[in-house]
Amino acid sequence: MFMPQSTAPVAVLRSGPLFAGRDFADLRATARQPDDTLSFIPLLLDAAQPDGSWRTTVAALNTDYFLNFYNSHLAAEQGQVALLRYDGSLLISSNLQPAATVYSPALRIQLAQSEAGSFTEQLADGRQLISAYRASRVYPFIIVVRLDRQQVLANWRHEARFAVALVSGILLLLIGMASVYYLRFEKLEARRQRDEEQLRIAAAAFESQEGIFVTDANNNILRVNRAFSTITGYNEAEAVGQTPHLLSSGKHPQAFYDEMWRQLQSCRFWSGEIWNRRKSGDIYPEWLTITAVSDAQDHISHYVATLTDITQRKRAEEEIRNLAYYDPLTRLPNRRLLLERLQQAVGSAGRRGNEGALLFIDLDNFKTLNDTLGHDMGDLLLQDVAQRLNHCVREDDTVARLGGDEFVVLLPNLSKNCDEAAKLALRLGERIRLALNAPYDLAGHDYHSTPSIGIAMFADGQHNGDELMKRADLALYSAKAAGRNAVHFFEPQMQKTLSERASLETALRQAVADGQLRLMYQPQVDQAGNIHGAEVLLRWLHPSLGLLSPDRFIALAEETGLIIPIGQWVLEQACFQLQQFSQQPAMADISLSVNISIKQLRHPDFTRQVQTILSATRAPPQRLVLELTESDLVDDIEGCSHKMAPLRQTGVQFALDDFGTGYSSLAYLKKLPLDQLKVDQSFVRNVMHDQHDAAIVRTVIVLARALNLNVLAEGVETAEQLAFLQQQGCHNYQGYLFAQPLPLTDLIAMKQNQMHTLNRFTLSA
Ligand SMILES: Nc1nc2c(ncn2[C@@H]2O[C@@H]3COP(=O)(O)O[C@H]4[C@@H](O)[C@H](n5cnc6c(=O)[nH]c(N)nc65)O[C@@H]4COP(=O)(O)O[C@H]3[C@H]2O)c(=O)[nH]1
Repeated sequence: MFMPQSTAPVAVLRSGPLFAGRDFADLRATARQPDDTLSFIPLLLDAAQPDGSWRTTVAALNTDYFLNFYNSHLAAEQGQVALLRYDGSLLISSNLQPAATVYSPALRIQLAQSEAGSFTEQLADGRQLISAYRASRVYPFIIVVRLDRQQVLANWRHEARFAVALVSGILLLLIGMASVYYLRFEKLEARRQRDEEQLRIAAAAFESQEGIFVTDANNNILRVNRAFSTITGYNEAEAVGQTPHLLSSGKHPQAFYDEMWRQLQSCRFWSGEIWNRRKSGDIYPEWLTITAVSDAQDHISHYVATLTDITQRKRAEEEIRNLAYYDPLTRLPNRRLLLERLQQAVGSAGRRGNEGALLFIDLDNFKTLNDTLGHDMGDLLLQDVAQRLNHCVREDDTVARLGGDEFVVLLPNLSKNCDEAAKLALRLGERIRLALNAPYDLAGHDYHSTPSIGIAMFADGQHNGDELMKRADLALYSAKAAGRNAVHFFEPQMQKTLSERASLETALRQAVADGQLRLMYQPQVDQAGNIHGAEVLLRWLHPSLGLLSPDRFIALAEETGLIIPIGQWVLEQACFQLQQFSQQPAMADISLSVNISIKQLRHPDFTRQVQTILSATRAPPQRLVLELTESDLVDDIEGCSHKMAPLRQTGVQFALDDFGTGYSSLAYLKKLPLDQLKVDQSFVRNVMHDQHDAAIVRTVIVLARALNLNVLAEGVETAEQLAFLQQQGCHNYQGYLFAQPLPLTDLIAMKQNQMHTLNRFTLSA
């Protein structure tokens, strides 16, 4: 056995190289095979004895002790445990084929620095070895553990992968569970929010503007909302426990409620208008909707009723109805309601054989009242008339206002006997006439008015409402034509007149289009007998009736509005003629007087139309005289004056026709830009026999002169009339004494003849 030699006794433990031998305890050592021999590490310890001598103790350290220990903890492929001596020689190794030299240069360097440590080495084959060492302080050994990093970590990696997989799995499971819980939570939350919202909506709906009450199946009120209390006046405490009978108005018969319940049971729903009673006792209309609520077994468990107070709506409907069917000024039924009632009356009269009557009432001279005292007074009169009419009739009669001053009274049931019915109608017509003749007090103004009344009877149901209205209107016309303040019945002759007028109207429209209108010219002379002008007079050359005078169609043209195109045509012709005259020396000083209808004058564009015609024809404006009728002007002096003024500024002259027949007031004469007064032929006609007419003529002439107006007398037929007029100082004359209305060529011939022969009309001084 080799042991390191000690030169002096030292108390140091020494070891020798490994040797093989038998186990001291092994009695059968001799029987062991060489391979079975044990390895020992010899150990020597020199120890000083009390007597000063040295004693060396020898020990053998069985390497199996180490190897067994390490092999049990470390698999051969994982690494190696080795025991080195300080000189680096290998004592024992757990691995017989170590991967590399144990006492590697790296270990040597490490040992020099520290007695214990660890480091990593890279082998030539690329493997990495992790080495840990410790130099024992007790034994003269260095223990080195070398591990193949790959091998050592193999298990760890395997376990780590397993652990990662496991953890991942668990994590995934947890995430999955969390997701499921999250989704469930979300769903529950959404449902909770939805439920909350529905509860809020239900609460809001319950506390809506509509009154709501809920009853059980036995009709006991369980709940009411605030609006219910507001509408009915009952608070929750007063209503709960009661039945809806609490609200009953008593206005509906039992059959109404029976039907409601029948429908509720069969359809589980009822809605309709109902009259209820508030706590205050007021009865009011409401719209009620009742819905039956069923339980799981489809039995009615509750009733939910909503009620809306429709008082306001009813009022609005009433208002709309009033506006649609009633005249706002007089509160009388209007045309629409009258026609509905008339239709019913005509139908029922036909069925029952009862005779009824329709009375058309028109106030005479109402327009004058409006124009003189103003529309407010006119309105007061209409309201008063409406009241008087209502007092004259029975309850089932209708008094209506058609508009303006036109009233209608419908008497649906007079008598089965037509004579008796006519008598009753006439009696009522007279009563109305007298009632409306009584004086009026219009806001302090005393006023007197008269009506004209036309009556149409109906019995057989053969005439519809429109026809009856036309008949009554015709009778009214007749009453007016007969001098007003009268009651006239419709007669078939009026119908005939009506038909004639209708066909004349059609023909007149055609006449304008077909050029059947003609103009005649009636000369006007001055004091010296010279023709200085002519009045343009219209004729209609009717294809079958021949030449018609204006009396036959002017009124109709005015009523139908045809006077506008006709008047325009006359003006154009006259202006064209004036332009022609201005080119002929003999005719150049002739003026033409054109009759202007009130409808033309009232046309908003009248002034511009005349100006347009003047400039289009290039007629000299100062030769154009526009004749206006006195009675027409009176209605709107201001308006007429405004339209006349611009024309007068351009030279157009204005004559007042038929003067003396109307108001002949100095006041309005002053306001109008007039040039000439025409004394109406009705006065001239009787001037020699009628002192009254003579006085009028005299006054008119004086008035005209005072106002510095030219005065022309028309209808002069005799020399006596002429002499009288001359005496009074009349300036100009027109009449059969000089000439009838003439065709244009005759007028021109007459004028030229007068020029050449100096054959003036001989006027006695
Ligand atoms: N008995 C008699 N009659 C005489 C005498 N001198 C003239 N007359 C007639 O008296 C009417 C005078 O015309 P007016 O007063 O303007 O009355 C005119 C006028 O108001 C209207 N009229 C005529 N032409 C037109 C027109 O173009 N437009 C308009 N709006 N009205 C017209 O028709 C009315 C009647 O016209 P006419 O039938 O042509 O009747 C004319 C004329 O023929 C006479 O000495 N004795």
